[in-house]
Amino acid sequence: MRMKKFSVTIAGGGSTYTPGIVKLLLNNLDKFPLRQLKLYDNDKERQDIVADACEIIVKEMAPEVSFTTTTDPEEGFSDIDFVMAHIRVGKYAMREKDEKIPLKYDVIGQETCGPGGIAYGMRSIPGVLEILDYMEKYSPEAWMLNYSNPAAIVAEATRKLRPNSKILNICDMPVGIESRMAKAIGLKSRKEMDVRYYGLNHFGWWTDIRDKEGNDLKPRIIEYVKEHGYDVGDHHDASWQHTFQIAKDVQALDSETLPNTYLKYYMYGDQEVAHTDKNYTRANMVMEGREKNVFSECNRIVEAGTSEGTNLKAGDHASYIVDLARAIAYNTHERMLLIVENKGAINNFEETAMVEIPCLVGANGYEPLAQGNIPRFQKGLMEQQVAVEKLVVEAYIEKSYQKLLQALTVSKTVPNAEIAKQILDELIEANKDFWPELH
Ligand SMILES: NC(=O)c1ccc[n+]([C@@H]2O[C@H](COP(=O)([O-])OP(=O)(O)OC[C@H]3O[C@@H](n4cnc5c(N)ncnc54)[C@H](O)[C@@H]3O)[C@@H](O)[C@H]2O)c1
Ligand SMILES: O=P(O)(O)OC[C@H]1O[C@H](O[C@H]2[C@H](O)[C@@H](O)[C@@H](O)O[C@@H]2CO)[C@H](O)[C@@H](O)[C@@H]1O
Ligand SMILES: [Mn+2]
Repeated sequence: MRMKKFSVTIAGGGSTYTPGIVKLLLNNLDKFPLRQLKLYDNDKERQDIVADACEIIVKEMAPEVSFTTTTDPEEGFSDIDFVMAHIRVGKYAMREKDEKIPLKYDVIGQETCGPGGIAYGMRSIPGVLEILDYMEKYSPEAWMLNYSNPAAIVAEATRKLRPNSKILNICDMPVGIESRMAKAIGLKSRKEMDVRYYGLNHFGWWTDIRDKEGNDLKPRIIEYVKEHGYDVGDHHDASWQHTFQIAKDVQALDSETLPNTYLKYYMYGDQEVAHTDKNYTRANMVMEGREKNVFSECNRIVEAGTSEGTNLKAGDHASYIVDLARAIAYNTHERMLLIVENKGAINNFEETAMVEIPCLVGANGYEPLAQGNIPRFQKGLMEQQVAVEKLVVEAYIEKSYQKLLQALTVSKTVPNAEIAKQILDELIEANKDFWPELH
């Protein structure tokens, strides 16, 4: 029987991740056949650079796949089966402000955590809702696989404002860390492991890791992490190297679990601030690194007229989103971490929290796996953090200054309400072109 060929739109076509995802999709046509691939962005100039290179890549790797690029919503979202969404509202210029404003007050400056993540969330909510509404208007049967950050706040906003939408919110940090865990103990792939994990996005823990015969791998991985963190000797850039190494300090807080790397910002915020150059943050590194490299490589491909010898490659980001699309397309019931409404999966935690837990994924969406009760340590931390996420979404919906001040004040990353207010007032000014006017 001939396999159905799918139509995919990448929303945020000008993303630095787009070429990698396009290459991975074209390298997996046997597993996930495509008839059409579209790029959609609201910035034509930016997207065209990526699209012109991707057009050459598609022509050379799979000329039978129709490739188009557009900034027109009707063209971008019609006749599609999946939207792979990775938009960055405000782009890196705003990420830089998200990171540098809190640092002025000796508070962590981070893309998705703390005040930076709150500011980013207030920008991302309307952007993601906009593309989700386009998808539902022009391709009502399609699924949105959303990577756009901050995934925790975007997920809470889509739960509250689009409860019936076909959107799955995902993150590739656990995937990236699991690849490191596997390498640390000599496995070929993270897919040789079955994991139990729970938390909020960028705020979670592994509780059980087994091989396919059911043997417990967690003790060996913990032993490695106690020594090396998640550093497995690869040459990731320095800031990520530090992140992977410091995981050993985060793991030391709970001998029974293995932490998501993002927990360092909540457990060791002051040390992170001390370790950060307030004038040169991660946003600067990525603008001078990934963004510059991807765009110059796209330009090089266009000038050369061929993608032969390109260094553009897919990351965990890409492989995970293709696995997810396949699970839906072929009803595989693959076990994957998703950010979903708790509804009792974590028995002693808020029902409506958007939790990151293993789910079985198939044609009709996901089925969360029960996690039972979580310990006091994690429960206490997660209660505080989920309050931040919910207060941000309420602040957005109600246009409430007070709720957003409460979100910052509740955050474990902000020392007191006075500093919360000072940071908030600066973020309001910096985001005046993006946030709703608060009162
Ligand atoms: N979920 C995860 O674990 C994960 C992993 C990696 C990256 N990401 C996220 O993926 C996104 C893309 O990352 P990047 O570094 O490539 O960003 P980028 O800035 O390079 O690209 C983002 C693109 O989105 C476009 N965009 C912004 N607002 C838009 C809107 N309203 N409609 C359509 N397009 C819009 C921009 O014009 C830009 O071309 C970010 O949100 C990033 O945080 C998430
Ligand atoms: O600072 P950045 O922009 O390089 O990365 C921020 C993102 O970091 C995580 O994604 C990682 C992923 O976990 C890792 O395996 C590899 O693929 O690199 C990705 C991006 O560098 C995190 O999950 C994302 O939410 C962040 O946006
Ligand atoms: Mn993530």
